[in-house]
Amino acid sequence: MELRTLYPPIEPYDSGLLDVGDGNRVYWEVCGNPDGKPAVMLHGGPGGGCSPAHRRQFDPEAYRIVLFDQRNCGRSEPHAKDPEVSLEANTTWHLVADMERLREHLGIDRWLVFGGSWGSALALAYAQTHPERVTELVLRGIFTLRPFELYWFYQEGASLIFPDLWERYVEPIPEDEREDLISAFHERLNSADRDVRVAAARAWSTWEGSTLTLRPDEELAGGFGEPDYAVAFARIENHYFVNEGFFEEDQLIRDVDKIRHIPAVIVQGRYDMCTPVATAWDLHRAWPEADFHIVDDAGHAYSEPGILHHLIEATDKFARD
Ligand SMILES: CNCC(=O)c1nnc(C(C)(C)C)o1
Repeated sequence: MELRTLYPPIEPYDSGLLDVGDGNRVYWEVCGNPDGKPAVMLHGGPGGGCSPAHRRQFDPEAYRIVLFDQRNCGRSEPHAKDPEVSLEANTTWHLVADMERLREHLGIDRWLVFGGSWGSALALAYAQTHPERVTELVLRGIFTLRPFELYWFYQEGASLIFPDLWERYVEPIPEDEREDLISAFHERLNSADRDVRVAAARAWSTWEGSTLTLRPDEELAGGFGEPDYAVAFARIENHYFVNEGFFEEDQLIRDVDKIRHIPAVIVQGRYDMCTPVATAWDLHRAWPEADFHIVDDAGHAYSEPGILHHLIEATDKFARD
């Protein structure tokens, strides 16, 4: 079977900075067909920002493709690379409200919501809050920020698969502070000492960047070491994780009944070490109506061939609906 791949490179035909309050301005862009089916793409992290390849997961002749950099990352302002930038007004529920502001700003009534990893959590939170605004859901690398999910990736679990990479991750943290690594990193990621901040951020971000794919991808991992990106990415992720995503216990699985009527596709890598398949399985068991694909030769990243194939098949399918 020939696997589907990204659509050709494309540039936005419109973009801007939307004032969303709290001193925040969110960068957005629109690509494809101005009269096409609206779709919004939610990046991961949180704090990962959008890339040009994210635009290419949709048929540009069929879709009006909306992307935005969530608060304090990417091209949004102010940027979390600056330690004096507060993240107090950066929560799941601020981002859900930002999506509604952006939807109204663009004159969109309803849209397909597409999200991977953290983006899948934000997609679920948005859809469960505004189900009437969602035409379909395409979700990849399911992440719901439950305590055991965070423990697996940041305290113990993935460490058993990558003991070598784990040693580099924990290196900035003294051994007597390693019983709660998320908290220990929180202190250093927000240190007034830039060297401390950058060292912790590069260790945190490179840990994730090095474990996203089934087979090592040095180029992908390397990008996570750039200081400004690493500090913003790590600060925002850690901020969400010390707050368990600003969710109630098991909230996104608990409230699936609010969205089971929405057409959906769930795509998950069998060897996803970042957001293990157990969460996608919990979502599938709670939501049997959603199409569910486990890709047996894939890790976490959307760019894994089998994962990308199912994502493009899903957006193509919904373009015709
Ligand atoms: C724990 N973070 C999971 C997540 O949302 C994620 N996985 N990969 C990414 C990027 C590729 C955006 C870094 O984000």
